[in-house]
Amino acid sequence: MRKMSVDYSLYLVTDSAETLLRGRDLVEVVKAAVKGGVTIVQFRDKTGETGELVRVAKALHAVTKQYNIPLIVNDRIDVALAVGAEGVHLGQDDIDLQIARKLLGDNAIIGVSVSSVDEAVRAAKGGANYVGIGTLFATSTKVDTKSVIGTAGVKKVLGALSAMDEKVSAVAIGGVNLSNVQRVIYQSKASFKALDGIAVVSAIIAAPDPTKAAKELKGLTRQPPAFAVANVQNGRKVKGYQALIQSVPAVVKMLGQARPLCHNMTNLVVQNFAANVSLAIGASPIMSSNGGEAADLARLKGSLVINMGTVTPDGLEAYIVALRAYNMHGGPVILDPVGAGATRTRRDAVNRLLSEGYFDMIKGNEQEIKSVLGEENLQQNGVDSGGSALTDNDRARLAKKLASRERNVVLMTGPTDFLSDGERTFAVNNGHEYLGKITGSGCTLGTTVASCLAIQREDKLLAALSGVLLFEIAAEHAGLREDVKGPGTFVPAFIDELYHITKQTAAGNNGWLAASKINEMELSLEGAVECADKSAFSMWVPEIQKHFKLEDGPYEIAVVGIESHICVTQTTIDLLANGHKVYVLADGVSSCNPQEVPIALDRLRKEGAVVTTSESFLFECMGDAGIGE
Ligand SMILES: Nc1ncnc2c1ncn2[C@@H]1O[C@H](COP(=O)(O)OP(=O)(O)OP(=O)(O)O)[C@@H](O)[C@H]1O
Ligand SMILES: Cc1ncsc1CCO
Repeated sequence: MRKMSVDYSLYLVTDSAETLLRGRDLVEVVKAAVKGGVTIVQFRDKTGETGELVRVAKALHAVTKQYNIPLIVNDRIDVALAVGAEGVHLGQDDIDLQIARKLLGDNAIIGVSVSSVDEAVRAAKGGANYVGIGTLFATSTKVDTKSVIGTAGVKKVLGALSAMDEKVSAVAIGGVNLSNVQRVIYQSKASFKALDGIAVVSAIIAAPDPTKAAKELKGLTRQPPAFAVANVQNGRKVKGYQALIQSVPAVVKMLGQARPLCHNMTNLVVQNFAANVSLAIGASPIMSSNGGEAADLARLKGSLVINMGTVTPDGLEAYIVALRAYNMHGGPVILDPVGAGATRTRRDAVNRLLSEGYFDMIKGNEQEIKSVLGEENLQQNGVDSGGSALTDNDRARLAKKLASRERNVVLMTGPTDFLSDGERTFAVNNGHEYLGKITGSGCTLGTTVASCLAIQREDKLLAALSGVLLFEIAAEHAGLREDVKGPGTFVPAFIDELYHITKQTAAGNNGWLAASKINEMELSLEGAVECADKSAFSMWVPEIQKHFKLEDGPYEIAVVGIESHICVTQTTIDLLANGHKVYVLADGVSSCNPQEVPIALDRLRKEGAVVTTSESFLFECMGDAGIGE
């Protein structure tokens, strides 16, 4: 086989099903698709006779050779060899990778289907050139839900691959089409590795015009989705809440000036309350659960709240229509997964919504956020927040975990609220206990932050923080009023105070913000505070392992200590073997016998650790002289 450089960006997988081809010739369809920009073709036919497979593969190869792109044959090494194809693609149950390599040689492109971190790591170690990660979404042809891993699953696999020495390319497969391709690329991205391409079947093979479909898909893979507005200020996210809080008055002021539309697809309980809260803060509410008018509303530059409080089957379909319309226009969408942990119907609805579109923000109480994270054995008793057995750090970590998984902002409510965009995580300690004694406080907080998101799209965490402070400090003001005797009298007073604060801010009086109680959560340092006694030389003991679960990482870990050739060496090797990236700080390790140090460092370098100095490491972490730290 001749060696070929590979562009994986638009990977076409063929399907000879008559329902997709509708009388057209597969080779002609592929030719049209390649003309439109397909960069690699996999011939996949599970049923054909060998002679027929060879005939079609030969014809397909003539097409791909003309465009100088590779032809990969699914599963059938004999067919690949017979036509001189550039490679093969193997499923988990197909022939062993090592045997395929032996038969096809070093130049062959060998790909493997994977649906988990373990499978991907095995494929990479086994010498695969690329992995096909999936199934992304359940489709009518693929309903085996066990292997449906969504963008979150793809991201996990990419994260694990990024920590490996073996260089392996990655494409994602399963239900990718024009409406979701940009989101798939955006949400799948792990910290250090993005997809090299997307694999498409029916979106091209079944398209009436495969050239046009391929061209459009290719165009979309090259531009970020409309909702991915630059999430930065002056080239970098504003770090630290002291800096962030200074921008809050401008957001609140802008609410009254811009009067953003806030489209609520919300539950039957809070319609009126949410509309009044929205008006009080200067936004313009519309309560509409009719999917048919969502496309028109999405053009009006507002935001959308999808609140599943009283979800119905028809309602769910309407949410999806609206979600897609807002995603297309880049209008911010917030998901309020009310009661997500209470019933199977609601858990399914959340999963469906997450697979159908992008949410700029997810807001829920602790049980709801846990349920969205897929925590098993969770039974929520209703829609309201219950107590929590977790520490603040654990709760902040939940918000951060979901935000980094979805690449959005998460607001987790309760007596203390936690906000995270996956990088910055804050706890807000404002509010009033009466908010926990009235219905719809979480729902109307959702409407408030959605209104802020409509006018502050660049830094979504700032929008969330602005909404939370406005809402909760207004509640504190209301709670202090003499005319407020309990939850009943609290509600109208609360609406009044939202109105007053918004008016004061418009007039330049920001004194109310002095009441804000915010803590920045330094979660990344958490692993360092565990003190574990050990007799093992390696520090990779259960007390430490629990902080570095591969599914939450992989982590970048700096190792320092004594002795370099014993504990440091064994710890580093264990961390590497468990998929993490390790920095060994040469000026932070020592041995009683100094001659040991260079030998140990040399070995660790060869094992795959980055051996560097503390100064180099710290400056690399910060990356920019503009950072205060
Ligand atoms: N005890 C409390 N003290 C201060 N603030 C509170 C308290 N309980 C709730 N809140 C505030 O109320 C708002 C809603 O949070 P909560 O977790 O009660 O929502 P929820 O249970 O989803 O509400 P609902 O389902 O009724 O809409 C948040 O801003 C939160 O900070
Ligand atoms: C009480 C209630 N039931 C469904 S939605 C809702 C409003 C608070 O979430």
